[in-house]
Amino acid sequence: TSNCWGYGEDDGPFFWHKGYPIAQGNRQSPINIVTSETVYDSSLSPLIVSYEHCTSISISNNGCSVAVEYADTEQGPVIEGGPLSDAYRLKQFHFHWGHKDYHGSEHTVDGKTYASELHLVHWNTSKYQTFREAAAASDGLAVLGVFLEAGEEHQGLLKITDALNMVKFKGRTADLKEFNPKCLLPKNLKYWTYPGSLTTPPLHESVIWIVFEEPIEVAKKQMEKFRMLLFSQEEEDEKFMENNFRPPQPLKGRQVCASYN
Ligand SMILES: NS(=O)(=O)c1c(F)c(F)c(-n2cc(CC3CCCCC3)nn2)c(F)c1F
Ligand SMILES: [Zn+2]
Repeated sequence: TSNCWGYGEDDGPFFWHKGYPIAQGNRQSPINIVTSETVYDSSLSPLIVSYEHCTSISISNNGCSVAVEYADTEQGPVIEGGPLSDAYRLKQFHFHWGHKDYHGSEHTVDGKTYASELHLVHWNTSKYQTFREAAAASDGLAVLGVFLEAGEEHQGLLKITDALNMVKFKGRTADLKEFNPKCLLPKNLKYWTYPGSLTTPPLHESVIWIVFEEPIEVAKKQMEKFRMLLFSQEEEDEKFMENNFRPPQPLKGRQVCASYN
């Protein structure tokens, strides 16, 4: 399906509200995290990341990002604890990035932008039967956000960045088996959490966001590989996939909690 939305000057984030009025809702994402206004919540238990059985299936270019999909099985990778009352199963992870390394993340921290942001999308399998059902429920999804900054080469990410040339065009999918994304999490799992939304249409306000404070480092040449992906299909005029990020949205009175003091 050719989305009628994108990241261009005539179909980008400032136009999305026309097709998706929720874009102007009260719990939209991403946000700028003002660290001085975050509240330490001692009731936040540690996040439990159980990614042992990781049956990744494929990597695909869906025309707005590149995503790695996971099998929807009972013993799949799950997260629980932290701000979560239920277990949430990993469905896919994907990235957002810029034209250059100075910008590209969706969340910002005291106005600081990062080169990229990894999103690991999970859905509440305790309460809902399908991802689609969960994606429309206020506690249906939990997304882990990891900032990427230019620095040392990231060994774990190599398997992903080396596969990007197989999914250059929109609509392309390639096998990618047994990829365990635990290696993409920062060492320090200190996080901020707040109630928000999908950052792409349909912008459902169904996401409990968990954003890690510590960025991971990836090499400049790894970042450049993301920028050779295309928004466009083969035979269409080439449009490089970059700046596929939504800018920060109004906080509308929400509180951002910190897992640490
Ligand atoms: N940036 S984000 O907020 O982490 C993020 C997400 F969390 C998502 F879940 C999706 N998402 C969109 C759909 C189509 C579904 C089609 C059926 C109705 C629900 C959406 N599948 N996953 C998504 F694209 C995205 F960008
Ligand atoms: Zn995302």
